[in-house]
Amino acid sequence: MKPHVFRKGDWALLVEERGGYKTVARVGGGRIQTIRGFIDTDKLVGAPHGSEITTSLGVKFRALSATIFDVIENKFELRAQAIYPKDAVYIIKAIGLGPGFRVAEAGTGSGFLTAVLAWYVRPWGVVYSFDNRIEHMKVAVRNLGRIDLLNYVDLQVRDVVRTGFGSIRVDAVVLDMGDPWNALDRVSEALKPGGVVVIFATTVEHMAKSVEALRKRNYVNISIEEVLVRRWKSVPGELRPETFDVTHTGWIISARLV
Ligand SMILES: C[S@@+](CC[C@H](N)C(=O)[O-])C[C@H]1O[C@@H](n2cnc3c(N)ncnc32)[C@H](O)[C@@H]1O
Repeated sequence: MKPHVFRKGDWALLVEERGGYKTVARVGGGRIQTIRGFIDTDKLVGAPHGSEITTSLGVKFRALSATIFDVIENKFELRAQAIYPKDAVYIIKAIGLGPGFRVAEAGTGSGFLTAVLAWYVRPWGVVYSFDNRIEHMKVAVRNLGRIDLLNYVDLQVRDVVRTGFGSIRVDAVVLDMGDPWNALDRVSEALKPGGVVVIFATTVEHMAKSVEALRKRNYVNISIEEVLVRRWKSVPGELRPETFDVTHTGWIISARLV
């Protein structure tokens, strides 16, 4: 079980008691500025989770232990288009991912999906993550370091279409890259028999090309799914869907190698 008090370096989710404002901050990182005044995060070191903390303008906040998704959504640097949490968690379901799994992905991008995969394969598993652009990989290294997940990932700068995934044998491969259909022969070399491939496609054209490429190879149980999430306001008297929301992200195509 996690300790119930904040230690220096922990991430805290700071939620305004009355009002909808929230932010994420490192505990023990000194004063941070919010739209409600300054918060001294040093005061949280040793404080129980759920403690009240007051800003320089007298606004009360509750300090909660931040989840991995709070940190990813609020504190990760974004370089390439990232996978949204709703899709990331559905990819976990499509693989049936859990502790001890060995999984590969291309491309790494800013490491948003890498972080979620690494979180779920801990403490014994590993995520082999490949990107052909060093500048993206550098951002991913910084992001994964922010949440102490570097021990569960093996990051490699590599073009998976040209040079494949190396000599790994994995339970699953996730492709979130421009031309996933061109990487499928390489995926087949890296996957264990019965392993899962997941392709994230953002346009109908890419989705169709990916499914066609799977059908031409030894893949069965092909499924195409889309995750639609509608956020609602939680304000009493205003319980209704949010006016503005993300409408389209992409399709999650999954299949098993035989
Ligand atoms: C949309 S981003 C991936 C975002 C990532 N899934 C995330 O959640 O942050 C696509 C990435 O694929 C990489 N990429 C494209 N073609 C590649 C290839 N042939 N081999 C390896 N990486 C590739 C790009 O450099 C880019 O960083």
